[in-house]
Amino acid sequence: MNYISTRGNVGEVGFIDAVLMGLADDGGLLIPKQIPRLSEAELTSWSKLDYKGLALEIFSRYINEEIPQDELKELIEASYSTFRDSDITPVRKLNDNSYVLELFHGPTFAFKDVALQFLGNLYSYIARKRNSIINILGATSGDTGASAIEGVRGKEGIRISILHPHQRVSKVQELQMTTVDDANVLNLAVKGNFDDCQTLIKELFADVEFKNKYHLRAINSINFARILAQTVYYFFAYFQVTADAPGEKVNFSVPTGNFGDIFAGYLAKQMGLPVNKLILATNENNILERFIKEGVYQPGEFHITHSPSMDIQIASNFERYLFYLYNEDASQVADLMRQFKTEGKIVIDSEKLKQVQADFAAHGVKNDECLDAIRTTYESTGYLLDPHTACGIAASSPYTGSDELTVTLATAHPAKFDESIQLVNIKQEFPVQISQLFDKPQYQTVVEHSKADVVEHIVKLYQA
Ligand SMILES: Cc1ncc(COP(=O)(O)O)c(C=O)c1O
Ligand SMILES: N[C@@H](CCOP(=O)(O)O)C(=O)O
Repeated sequence: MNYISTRGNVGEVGFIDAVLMGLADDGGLLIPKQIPRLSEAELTSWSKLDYKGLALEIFSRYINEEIPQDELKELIEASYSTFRDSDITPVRKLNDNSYVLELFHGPTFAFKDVALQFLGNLYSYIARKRNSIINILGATSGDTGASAIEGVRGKEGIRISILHPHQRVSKVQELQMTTVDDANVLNLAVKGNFDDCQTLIKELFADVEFKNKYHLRAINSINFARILAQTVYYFFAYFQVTADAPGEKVNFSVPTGNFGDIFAGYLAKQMGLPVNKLILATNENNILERFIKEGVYQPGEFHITHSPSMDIQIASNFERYLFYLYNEDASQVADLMRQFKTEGKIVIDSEKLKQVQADFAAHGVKNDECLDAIRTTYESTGYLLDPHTACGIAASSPYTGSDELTVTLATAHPAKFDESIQLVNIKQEFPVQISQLFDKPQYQTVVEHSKADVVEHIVKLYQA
C-alpha cells in the first residue's frame, strides 16, 4: 500500500515513510492510495477473531510486506499486552440497544493508548531497522501527550517533546505527563489553548527544512498510523454487538475533537463495515456540529468546558474527510484549505451537505447536558461516564430509543476527569496507578505562546 497527500503534491510513499513523514510535505495529510475493500466472506471470517487477530488482519492490508507478518504480529502482541482487559477494548451493554465501547484499559486510561502503544513500538522498530532518528513533537489537550510519553518512555533512540495548554488539562492528565523525569522527555506548558499548541507544531512540521533537519516525528492523529490503529476497535465492537444479528447496521456515537477517532470510524465504513450513522458528539466548541448541520466550517468562540480534551476548534483530520467528500480530488482540497487560511471558513454546497448528513449526525453537548448525562446514567445503571463519553451518550440519545444498535465510544476513564465528576457529587475511587501519581514531583517548563521559545527548548532536547 502506498500513501498520497490530500493536497496532491507529494509523490507516493510506502507505509514506513508515511509514518516518518507525519504531516505530508505539502502541508496536507497522508492517506492510503486506495482504501482496501472487504468482501462479505472476509467480514464473516473476521467476526471470529480476537482483538489482536483483527489488528493483524487490518494492519496487514495497509502495510503489505513492508513489515514481515511475524514481526508485525510481535509488534501487535507487545502493544496490547500492556492492557488491563484481555479483550483490550471490551463492550458493555448499558441498556436495551445501547452499548459502550471501553477504550480506556491501556496504561494511561484513555483511548489514545490503543494507537500510541502500537506507534511507540513501531517507532522503536523503525529506529532499529532503518537507523532513523526519532525526535517526537506533539501537541495535546491532555490525553495524547500522556499516552505518547508512556508509549515511548524507556525506548532507546527516541526523544519526545509535548506541548500542552498550561493549566487547561485535568490534574490527572497533567500528573501523568509531568511526573515522568526521563531525560528524553520534555513537557512544555504553553500559555494558550490546545489550538495554539497544535498550530505551533503544525507550523514546525510544515517547515520541511526544519522538520528534516531535526528529524521531527508526529504522534498526533495527523500521523496515519494513529487512524489505522483506531479502526480496529470499530470492527471489534461491531462483531461483539451483532453476534446474534450478523450484518445488522450499527450506529457509533463518537466524542470528537480533532476528528481523528470519528475519521477512523469513517474509514472502517469505507472498508465495508456495516456502519449506519456516525454520530459526532462534541461540546460547546461546536465547529464540527455546525459544519454537519449547516455546511459551514468556521471556528467560533472558544469555550472552556467539562470535557477539556475536546476543547478544540480546528480539527486536524477534517481535511482527510474533505478529500473523500470531494471525490478524492486533491486540487479541490488544496483550494479549500487555502480558502480556509485566507478567509477563515469553508462553505460547501447543498449537494455536498446532503452527502455529509448521510454520513454523519451531530450534536454539540452543552455543559449542563454533559453533567446531566453523567448523573442520570449513573442513577439508572450504576455506570460512571467520563465527561467526554457523557457527550457521546447525550448525542446518542435520539437513536437509543429505537431498535437500532448504538455503540458509544468510552474514550477515557472517569478518574482522569474528577473535577467534572465532583460537580455531580459522585465520589469515585481512583485506580492505584492514578492515585499514586499525586505523591510524585512534577517536571515541566512553562513557556509563552511563542514559536521562538518552543523551538529553543525542543532543539536543546533534540541536540542533546
Ligand atoms: C477523552 C477524549 N475523548 C475524545 C477525544 C476526541 O478525539 P478526537 O480528537 O480523535 O476526535 C479526545 C481528544 O481529542 C479525548 O482525549
Ligand atoms: N484530545 C487530544 C487532542 C490531540 O488529538 P490527536 O488526535 O491529534 O492526538 C489529546 O488528548 O491530546
